[in-house]
Amino acid sequence: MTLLDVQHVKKIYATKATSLEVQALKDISFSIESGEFVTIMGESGSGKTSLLNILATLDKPTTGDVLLEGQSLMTIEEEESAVFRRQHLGFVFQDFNLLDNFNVKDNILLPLVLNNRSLAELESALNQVSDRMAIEEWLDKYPYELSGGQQQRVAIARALINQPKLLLADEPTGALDSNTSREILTLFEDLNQQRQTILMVTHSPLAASHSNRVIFIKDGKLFHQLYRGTLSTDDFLIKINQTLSLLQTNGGK
Ligand SMILES: Nc1ncnc2c1ncn2[C@@H]1O[C@H](COP(=O)(O)OP(=O)(O)OP(=O)(O)O)[C@@H](O)[C@H]1O
Repeated sequence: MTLLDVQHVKKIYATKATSLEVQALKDISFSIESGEFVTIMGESGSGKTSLLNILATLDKPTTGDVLLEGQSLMTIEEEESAVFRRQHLGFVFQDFNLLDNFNVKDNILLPLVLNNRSLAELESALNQVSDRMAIEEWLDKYPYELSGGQQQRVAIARALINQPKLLLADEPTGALDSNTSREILTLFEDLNQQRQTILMVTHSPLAASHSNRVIFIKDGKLFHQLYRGTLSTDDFLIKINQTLSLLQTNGGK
């Protein structure tokens, strides 16, 4: 089943200073099936953040449409978009974005509290997610008492507490050392095996090699897609690096 359908998305920014227009996205179309783990890669300035902001309902395309389970994101009014995000999307960021004045438990529960769920619902959701993420021991701690990898696990728990249709991860291993990155990526693979749909944006070929499909964008256009199929992460990494060198040498133009 198609979960996310990106249809002919264009994004044009008007720059005030020069009155020039920047075409950040030029007719991007792709779809994501339910249960996929997809990565978006591209050089700096290729349009990844512009695309992610649109998928996250933080911005709207100039033209084109994005459908989540058939519902057009373009029809969501600005006032409704925060509620929509909390109900349907989960977010994981490079810098974890945990609130330092809240303990781990309250950080994780925040999206549910904002959705006015009952105390019983909060407790049952917290038990489930902390068990799934193996973070029970840290529930009473504060983010600054945890390592980067531990904080990212908590941030992932927070992202999952509302059982989002789509987990959006923006450079989730960008602030972590290589061993901790591998742990977090293995966790993403496990979540995906439990049917969680994930869309990750990263510059890291190693991170991308843990997903099932990589979409490369260049100058605001879809450049190429790679499917992992039955390849090991090591073999997929080789193919990703080959495609990245092609992308950097202007190949395919
Ligand atoms: N608000 C804005 N106003 C004007 N131009 C913008 C705006 N946001 C992005 N751009 C331009 O759109 C293009 C795509 O930028 P975007 O941030 O989407 O790229 P990116 O692939 O995410 O880059 P990076 O990897 O460096 O974060 C760039 O040329 C950028 O300068």
